[in-house]
Amino acid sequence: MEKVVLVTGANSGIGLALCERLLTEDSQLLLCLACRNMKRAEDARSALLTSHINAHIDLLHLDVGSVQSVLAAAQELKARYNRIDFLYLNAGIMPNPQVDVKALFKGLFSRNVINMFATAEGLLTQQDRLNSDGLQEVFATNLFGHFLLIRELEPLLCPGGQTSRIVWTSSSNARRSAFSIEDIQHRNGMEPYSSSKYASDMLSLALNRHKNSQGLFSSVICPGLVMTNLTYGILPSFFWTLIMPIMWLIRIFTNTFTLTPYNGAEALHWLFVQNSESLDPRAKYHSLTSGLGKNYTQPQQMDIDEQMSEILYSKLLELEKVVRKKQSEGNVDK
Ligand SMILES: NC(=O)C1=CN([C@@H]2O[C@H](COP(=O)(O)OP(=O)(O)OC[C@H]3O[C@@H](n4cnc5c(N)ncnc54)[C@H](OP(=O)(O)O)[C@@H]3O)[C@@H](O)[C@H]2O)C=CC1
Ligand SMILES: CC(C)=CCC[C@@H](C)[C@H]1CC[C@H]2C3=C(CC[C@]12C)[C@@]1(C)CCC(=O)C[C@@H]1CC3
Repeated sequence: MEKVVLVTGANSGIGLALCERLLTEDSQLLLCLACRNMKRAEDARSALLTSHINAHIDLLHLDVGSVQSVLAAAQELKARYNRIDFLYLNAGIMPNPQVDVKALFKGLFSRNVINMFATAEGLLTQQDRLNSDGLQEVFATNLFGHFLLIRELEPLLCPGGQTSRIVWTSSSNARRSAFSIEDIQHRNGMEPYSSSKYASDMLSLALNRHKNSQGLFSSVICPGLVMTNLTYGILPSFFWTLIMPIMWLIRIFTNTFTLTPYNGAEALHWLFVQNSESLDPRAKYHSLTSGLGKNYTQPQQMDIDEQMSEILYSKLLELEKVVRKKQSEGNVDK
């Protein structure tokens, strides 16, 4: 039986590279590209079809940052498919990033330099805003929209005793100190990206606790530092051109500079070929590239508090009730 695979944010970067790699791995795949921009989705589909002429590639309009769009997309998916084997939750944003140049130069001459380049700890802040649902945009896009999608798709995930898999594209920038359980949307802070990624790590753990018995398994990956639209948005383009040779040089000393979307998608691809029984719910699977350019995947234990992940799960269920109520009231008003 062909596998049904859905990838969010599939039209560029790591998501698109993953699609390419999955089609190379399994030509019988039924691949659904879930994107917010249908023109970009069409372009991605055409690009994939040039190297995989007979591939079965569907498109789906999905803006994960909009409650209404997630609900509509889930309805469409339930009409199209009777199960989903792999749900890759990859779409993500980092709006208005700011690099702390002083911290960068200080870090360059400290013993923390490798960790700084691997995680961007202490280097990056972002400016977030409210979206039209009244939610913080980074939280809504990177976490909550995906949570709502999982909730809506429950009937398609592991129906009839089969197993299904969820894979989150998290980050090495996910940090416990950036997250507050009192402020899960990160309304008061300058690290919404780091907070949302830490929250996705915790949510994955909670999902495993609640859903493994029903055959649903969740994992998180870190793609390393990859040059994509997201990273190009962090610094002016002339700066990237200037430091690119340095980036390739750093890659010799740290395996986390995967740099290309193909390399960054390593752990996403690796998980596709693993059995669900072999997965560790507390591990983050890292895409790594050696100095000689060899790709491999390595699990690392996540710094997660079980109790806090459980509270986050309850808070997300509460918020789901609130947004659903708002949505149905909105529909009645119309
Ligand atoms: N690049 C890196 O170094 C790292 C990236 N990551 C994560 O990898 C994931 C992929 O990012 P990357 O490939 O780097 O960057 P890209 O910007 O190339 O890809 C992000 C994808 O997400 C889509 N997207 C953004 N917002 C929405 C939305 N509201 N609804 C639907 N799709 C949306 C984008 O669509 P559109 O084209 O329309 O904007 C795009 O397809 C992200 O989750 C990111 O946080 C994690 C660690 C490191
Ligand atoms: C001198 C020189 C090479 C400067 C570049 C420094 C920074 C721009 C990068 C150092 C660590 C990078 C990093 C990311 C973005 C670019 C850096 C801050 C990410 C935050 C991108 C998105 C992620 O999810 C994790 C990355 C961690 C490392």
